[in-house]
Amino acid sequence: MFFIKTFNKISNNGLNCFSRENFEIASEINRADALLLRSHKLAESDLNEGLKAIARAGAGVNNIPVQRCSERGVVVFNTPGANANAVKEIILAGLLLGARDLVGGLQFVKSMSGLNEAEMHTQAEQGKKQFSGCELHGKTLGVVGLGAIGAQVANMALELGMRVIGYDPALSVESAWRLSSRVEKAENLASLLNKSDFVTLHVPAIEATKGMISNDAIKQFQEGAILLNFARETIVDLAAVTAALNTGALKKYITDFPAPELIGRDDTLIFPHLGASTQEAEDNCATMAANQLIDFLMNGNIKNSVNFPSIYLERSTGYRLTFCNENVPKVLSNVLSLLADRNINVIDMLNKSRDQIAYNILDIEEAPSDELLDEIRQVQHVINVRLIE
Ligand SMILES: NC(=O)c1ccc[n+]([C@@H]2O[C@H](COP(=O)([O-])OP(=O)(O)OC[C@H]3O[C@@H](n4cnc5c(N)ncnc54)[C@H](O)[C@@H]3O)[C@@H](O)[C@H]2O)c1
Ligand SMILES: O=C(O)CC[C@@H](O)C(=O)O
Repeated sequence: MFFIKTFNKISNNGLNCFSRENFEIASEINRADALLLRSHKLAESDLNEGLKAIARAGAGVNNIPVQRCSERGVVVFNTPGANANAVKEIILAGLLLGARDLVGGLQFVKSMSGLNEAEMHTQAEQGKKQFSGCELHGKTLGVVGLGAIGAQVANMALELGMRVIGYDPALSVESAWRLSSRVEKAENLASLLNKSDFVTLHVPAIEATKGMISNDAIKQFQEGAILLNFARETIVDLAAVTAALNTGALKKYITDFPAPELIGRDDTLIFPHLGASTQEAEDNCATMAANQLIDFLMNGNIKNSVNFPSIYLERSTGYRLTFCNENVPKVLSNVLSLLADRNINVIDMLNKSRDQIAYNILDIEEAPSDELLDEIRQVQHVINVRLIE
């Protein structure tokens, strides 16, 4: 039986992937084999003894102490692309709300309560000039980060008749395949910023993107540009953005991340982290996260981890040994020698590494004793060992 501890509300579509025969799932579990969460900020103290994996039903993993997990051999999964369509659609809303004062117009009509139809008509026709805007067609959108979400946003904007410029110095081959060839490539952030009427951010919250929209970056924007940030709060220096809004250097800031200094301004539109809050995205993320956890816990296979290599080996015996180790020479050969000393035959095996971590799957012909498992745990540089039967 595996114990899965959940944080946040996880879609039933995902929870129902776990068979009750093999898994117990609850929000209150003391010694979890795996954690399943959305945006809950994990503390190091949440990484209990015996924890094997964490699945983030979503893209961003800045709420998980990934480095600490790697040191302890805990596999961290996310669900790339599973909520990209939801975010693409909220960006469409953000672009439209940026181009036209639809919110102001709605509030204006709300204030008409008590008027009769004729009065409303007169007020509407006289007042509407305050809320006129521009069209997206023909404007330039700069997309910073062209991964699962950025690529969909870029392609959508082309369909709206926008010119699209993208910047992503680490674009993956899969993302490049998804991206329309009509998206223009910026060589650096500044050259994207100084050509764009709208700029939308789709980069992860990592050290390299912290404060990416800084005072210096703001100087590169076109006068009166509109900035959308549905990626993460840390990517934008809020002092720089509010100063730019005050001078009109930026016209509007539209974001998914509330902050005290943004509240009460007419030039900000702030959502409560709603980008991935659609039934479809919640179902997709939870199902993908659950299936990744199940295959890892039941078979040791790894797909869509942010700290471990991808690895898949068809089961060929009833005894599967998996272990992870620091990525240095001789660890695998030392473990194989221990198995050979006990005359245990290896039928199939796979070894993969990523950065500082190596991970191994060995299908063996017979059950190893507890003593042997302990000896393997003692091999220098081995981090953790599992026997999957
Ligand atoms: N508001 C929400 O609800 C919501 C929902 C999903 C994702 N997100 C955020 O959006 C981020 C992106 O999601 P995704 O699914 O597209 O991730 P992704 O990993 O598919 O794409 C991120 C892209 O950013 C690029 N990148 C990294 N550093 C960069 C830099 N310095 N400059 C330019 N590009 C850079 C990467 O090369 C990659 O192509 C997530 O990490 C998360 O923080 C927010
Ligand atoms: O779970 C959510 O609602 C938000 C998820 C989103 O921020 C992500 O990074 O995928």
